[in-house]
Amino acid sequence: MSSFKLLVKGAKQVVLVSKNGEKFLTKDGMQNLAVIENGSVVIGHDGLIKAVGPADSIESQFRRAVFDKVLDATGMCVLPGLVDAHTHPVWAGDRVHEFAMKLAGATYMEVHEAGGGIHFTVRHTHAADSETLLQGLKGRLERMLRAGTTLVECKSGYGLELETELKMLSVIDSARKSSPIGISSTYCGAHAVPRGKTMEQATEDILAVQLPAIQKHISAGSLQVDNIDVFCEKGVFDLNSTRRILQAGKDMGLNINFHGDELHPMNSAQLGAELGALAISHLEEVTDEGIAAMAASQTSAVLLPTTAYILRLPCPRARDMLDAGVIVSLGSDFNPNAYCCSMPMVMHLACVTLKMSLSEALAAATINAAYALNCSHTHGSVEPGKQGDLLIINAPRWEHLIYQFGSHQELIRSVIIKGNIVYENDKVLGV
Ligand SMILES: N=CN[C@@H](CCC(=O)O)C(=O)O
Ligand SMILES: [Zn+2]
Repeated sequence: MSSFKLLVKGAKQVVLVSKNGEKFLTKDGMQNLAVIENGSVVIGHDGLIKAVGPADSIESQFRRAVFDKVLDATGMCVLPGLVDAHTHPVWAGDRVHEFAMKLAGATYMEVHEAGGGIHFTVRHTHAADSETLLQGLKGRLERMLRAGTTLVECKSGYGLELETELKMLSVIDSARKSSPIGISSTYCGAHAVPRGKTMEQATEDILAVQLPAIQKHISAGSLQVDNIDVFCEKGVFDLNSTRRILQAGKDMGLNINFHGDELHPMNSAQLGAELGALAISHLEEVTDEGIAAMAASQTSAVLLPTTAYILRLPCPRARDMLDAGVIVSLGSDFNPNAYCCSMPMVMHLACVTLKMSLSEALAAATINAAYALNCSHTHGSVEPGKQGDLLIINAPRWEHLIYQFGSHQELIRSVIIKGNIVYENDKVLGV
């Protein structure tokens, strides 16, 4: 008799997102998500989805099977686990005082240039030991999990020198091994120019010291790093330094996934397209040429509606990007500047402030965000062969997850990763 880990049966809706193995969706596909009314999902002992379909056909197909666990989802909806394509979750100290300064009119770069912002967090992260950073990270990952995130990108970037960058990357690795949530790890040593150094000196340090040391750890199997990031911005890293650092990371086998065109048009999008970047984040100031280049190179635009909202920036032009065929994805940008762990809230903001539709926002926070992390072959949709990461929400239509702003805690009944229930009815299990 065949046996399986989990059967989720009789859901009012199962939102597959995509059903033909698509690695990403662009505008038309994002507007027409695959949804099964009255559906069931089967997950195997290997944590992979074995079947998804109408409840009656799954029932007859698996009549003789045994399941370790059966969840009755009558009246509820099943969605893929959410994917958060951009976060900075490893740090000590908070910046609540800066929030007040910014509300009073200070800009992000004014705070940064006065030694606050990223520099404030660098000082506190440098002083913190690994255990403190790990406990902080695990608490934030748990919050993300409770809000439905099952795969998250985590950046370093509050070290800006080798020792602290390695400390952060090791903390991310420890969390990957000890938390159920999936993690894509990003080296972001070029997040700011350290105090007392020029951009040129910082670039040389990254190229000659930091990247070679990280490469050694990766080769020795003592560290897993997936992506390379640079903050390409006026007063931070210019286009030439960005190019050199990203190319060096790519040569090491890392995926290019960087901050570009946020506060000033930098031609970051064109550079990313030329280098074969998988993703570029922010893009509030991207040009039409940049949008066209990203569409042609299948570089995902990771939009971060919380940042534009908190910093009162112009919104990234999501509609223009979608119309041009760009692969639009979403991230929370969780960091001490933008303190939001909730992808349901990010999707809501994407709909209201970026003018995306509900289905576009869900595709951007699932299959496309997984693509931005090079994980869309395993994550981002409910399809046989993919990892069994699901959300079950207590609502008769999936759109409630976005519509009920700030209510995800009440709506999310279960979060499932690899077929294991890791959060249920207000309780985190096994984090
Ligand atoms: N813009 C650069 N980096 C982050 C902010 C990091 C920080 O302020 O600590 C961002 O994506 O918003
Ligand atoms: Zn960021």
